[in-house]
Amino acid sequence: MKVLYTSLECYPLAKVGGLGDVVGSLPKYLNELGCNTEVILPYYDNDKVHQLVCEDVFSETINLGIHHYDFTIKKVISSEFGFQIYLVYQKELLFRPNVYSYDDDTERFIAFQLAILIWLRNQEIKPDVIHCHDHHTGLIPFLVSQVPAFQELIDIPTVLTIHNAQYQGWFSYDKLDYIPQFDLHNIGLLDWDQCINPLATAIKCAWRVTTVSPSYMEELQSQANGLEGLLHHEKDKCVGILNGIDHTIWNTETDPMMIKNYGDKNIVSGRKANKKWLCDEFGLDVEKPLFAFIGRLVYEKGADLLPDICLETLRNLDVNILILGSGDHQVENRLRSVKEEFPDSYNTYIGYDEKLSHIIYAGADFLLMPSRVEPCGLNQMYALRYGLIPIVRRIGGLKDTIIDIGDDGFGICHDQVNVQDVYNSIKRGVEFYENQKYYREKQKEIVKIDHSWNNSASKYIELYKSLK
Ligand SMILES: Nc1ncnc2c1ncn2[C@@H]1O[C@H](COP(=O)(O)OP(=O)(O)O[C@H]2O[C@H](CO)[C@@H](O)[C@H](O)[C@H]2O)[C@@H](O)[C@H]1O
Repeated sequence: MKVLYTSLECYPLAKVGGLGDVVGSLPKYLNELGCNTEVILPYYDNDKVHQLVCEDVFSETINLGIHHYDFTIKKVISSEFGFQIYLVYQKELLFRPNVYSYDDDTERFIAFQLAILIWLRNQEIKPDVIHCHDHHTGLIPFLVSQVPAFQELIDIPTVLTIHNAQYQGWFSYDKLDYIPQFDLHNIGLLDWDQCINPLATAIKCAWRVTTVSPSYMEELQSQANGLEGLLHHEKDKCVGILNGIDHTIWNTETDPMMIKNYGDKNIVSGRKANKKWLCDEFGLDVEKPLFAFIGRLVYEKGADLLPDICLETLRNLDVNILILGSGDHQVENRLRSVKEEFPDSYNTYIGYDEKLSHIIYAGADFLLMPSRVEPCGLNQMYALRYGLIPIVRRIGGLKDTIIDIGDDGFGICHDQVNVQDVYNSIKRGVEFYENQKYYREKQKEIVKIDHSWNNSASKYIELYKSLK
């Protein structure tokens, strides 16, 4: 069986968040189980992509209304990723340093999708399944099923995975002419609330829809940024499959990004060395428990509350806090300003730094995840694997993966997202940490929990097989 993943992100070539991690790892595990999975993403203007050796395998032109854009499909010549990667090189729209947040994202995403389908239409051996990730490739299920120009592809089953239903890719009908000709009687498939909504379109047109945890699938029925009714209507083709993590990359014994590697036997000294580096680098006190946050500084992650959570905590408890993230500029500035009041126990790195994130997982004592919405969350799984205790809000995938220490589990959970509840959880964390024997026992327990893709990859294969 041959499956093609269409995605804007794929670690290590392009990663903004968890989507990159999933698309960069699940295909590896699927291939090991005999499901030939390939990934196609844009050819970005970044160092990782520039270093690749590629072969041009196809060239054509995309029409977006009155505009014409030449593109080339490049096949990556390398086996280091564990799966075959193809890249769409399109100079004007896709060859950019960043993945998102350009004014012409709509044009970019449509061009990417059209290029993929034009290429597939011309391929002799077609995939058995096209698996689309998030709204950026959400028009593919519509294009394949409704556009006569792609009728050679009409029998290929399409799957959509919703990594985050907050973002839907809405655009106005002014841009309808970017979509190749189709029967206008079916225009309703593109529509949601008088806009073209690629996520809604994919939910309507894909053969199957998955989300990245079972709890998130349930939550979407009542909270899906306007798509609740649609998801409820389509619930029979929807399923929640918990994400996994890549145990080959997230491996404390071999991770090249850490300061000191460690295994079961030297976990305490190994983690101490990573913590010491963090504390030296960020001017913190290595003797105090270190609470960290890693992630996009957006409302869904509860990032707007972080400055007040930090202030409340640092005014009352003897701890360190370290924040790694970027996003909302107002939140970034407020987080920077916390340092003025607490220069010796608080610091922040505003930006994206993959290596630093690995050292934080390897050296901090607790990881904060006060998410308002968390479709799955990978950070808590990385935390468990590396031996730091997650403090999470019970929502989505966090609810599916973390059990509170009070219920004989290994994490700290709270039900609401507000400063007081998160502060109370941090306080519980401090008490937990003070009992070093118990803390170390739990640490040894959590690093053994297996959240690798081994558990979920076979569920995807079952799903693909059911589409035949
Ligand atoms: N500033 C920074 N520097 C370095 N690394 C950083 C970073 N900010 C984030 N990261 C890394 O990016 C990843 C974020 O993963 P999440 O699952 O939390 O994210 P996200 O919300 O992007 O993904 C969405 O998709 C994923 C995958 O399906 C779901 O798990 C999730 O719930 C959903 O919101 C982690 O690997 C984290 O370490």
